[in-house]
Amino acid sequence: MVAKAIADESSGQQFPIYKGLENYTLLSKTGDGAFSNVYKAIHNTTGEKVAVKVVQRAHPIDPNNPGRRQGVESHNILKEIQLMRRVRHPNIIQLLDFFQTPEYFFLILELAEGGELFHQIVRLTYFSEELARHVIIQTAHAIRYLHEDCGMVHRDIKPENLLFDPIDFIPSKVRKFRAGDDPDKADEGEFRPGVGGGTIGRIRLADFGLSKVIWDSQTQTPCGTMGYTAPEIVRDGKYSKGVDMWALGCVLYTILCGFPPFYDESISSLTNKVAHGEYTFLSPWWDDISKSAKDLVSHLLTVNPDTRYDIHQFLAHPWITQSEEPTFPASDAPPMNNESPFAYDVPAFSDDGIPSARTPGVNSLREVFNISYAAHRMEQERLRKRGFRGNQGMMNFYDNMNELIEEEGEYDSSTSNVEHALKRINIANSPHTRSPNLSPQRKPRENGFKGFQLNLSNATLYNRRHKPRTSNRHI
Ligand SMILES: Nc1ncnc2c1ncn2[C@@H]1O[C@H](COP(=O)(O)OP(=O)(O)OP(=O)(O)O)[C@@H](O)[C@H]1O
Repeated sequence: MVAKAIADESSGQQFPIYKGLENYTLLSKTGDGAFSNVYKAIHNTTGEKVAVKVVQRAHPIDPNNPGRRQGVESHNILKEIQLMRRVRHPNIIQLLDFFQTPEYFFLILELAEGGELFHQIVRLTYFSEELARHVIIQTAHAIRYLHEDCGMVHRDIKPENLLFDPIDFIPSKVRKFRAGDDPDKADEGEFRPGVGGGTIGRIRLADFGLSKVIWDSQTQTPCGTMGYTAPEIVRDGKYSKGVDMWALGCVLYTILCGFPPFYDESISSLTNKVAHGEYTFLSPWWDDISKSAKDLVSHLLTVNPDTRYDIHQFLAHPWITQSEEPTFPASDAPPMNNESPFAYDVPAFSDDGIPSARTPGVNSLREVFNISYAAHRMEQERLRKRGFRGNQGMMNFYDNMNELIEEEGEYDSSTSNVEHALKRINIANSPHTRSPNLSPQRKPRENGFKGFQLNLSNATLYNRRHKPRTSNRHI
């Protein structure tokens, strides 16, 4: 049976032979990072299908300079393992086993056969409100469990880390199109309540590499305290959880319309937009999305973490519960369907609806998420350490980067999360990002066309969202 499964499912690719992993046969590669590879694999005797994350251990890259190391330090991976061992929830990928050799760490994980939600956004361009609700409620349940039952914050919630179990596709009986839709937009199919749609069934949150414990679930006390709760510690926990809520808002925004809430070609401008919460419900793409969905998004993308919705407020919102109650926008919500001065620089369209030019810097959706999330985390952590002072004195990403990395090291000696985040997004080396010194903040639409393209292996979200109601429309 196992041999047949291997024969049926093997991708035919050649994989490295990892010493220590003899009990498993690798079937296909599902993901990779700088120092890790994730494979779909099968246990050779039980036939259980799993995901195997192979992480390269840190080692000196130059014998004459033992300080220069490459790979993942054991304290970092052990922290991730320790956190993953605490969690058990239907919407979170579970760690099944962990072992190590002198060269590698091996994480045996529950397999989410559908892969990343990210690819489904690219495939479908955006999700219907029903499907978006299905996805976001399950994500919220995972967050509620982490925040309330485990005293943990995930800190890296994004479409890349939302995996899913696939379901059968049932073609739509009647296709529904929105304003701005491409006529050949892929069919999401019939939505089945309680099951899913668009081939997306159960959502599974993955990747605890940036997660942190903020509350001791055993003693029910804030982490690091002995049974008393200082106000700043309570506030710290609230701010940390707020980072996940803000990220939830970014995911909800993105799956509803097909592009992320914050974008700019220049990282410093993007960082500023994130810090000031400068986003819009762009017309025509948001025109057909319900007011209550927009209101809910606005309560998550609220700059002040004290007024941002927490997970309970989120789950009780009428858009989530599908009640008829009226909803209200957050006090700092952007106007509905606008062409605000903060709007993206998105392509200008020629008469035939085809973008008239291409941006020189091609940015991927992954990068946009990673940069804006890292910027937000850094901002929140700065505020958390210094006390929230309202929407003022927002950080300059570059000026404060070193300071933040040092500060982060102070309070979390096991790992520098900000540094980790920056390494992940690889700002300095990215061919897609411009140096802030070379790219002063642009005003919208100066120098004519300043469009951009979100690219993933030739799939571009904006290309598929390029039919505004009126041609030549500048958004
Ligand atoms: N349990 C799983 N089932 C299926 N695919 C998985 C699973 N875990 C991870 N993957 C795939 O591998 C990718 C990388 O996994 P993960 O985020 O845990 O690794 P990472 O090295 O921390 O990556 P990154 O540096 O991007 O955060 C995921 O985005 C997903 O595509």
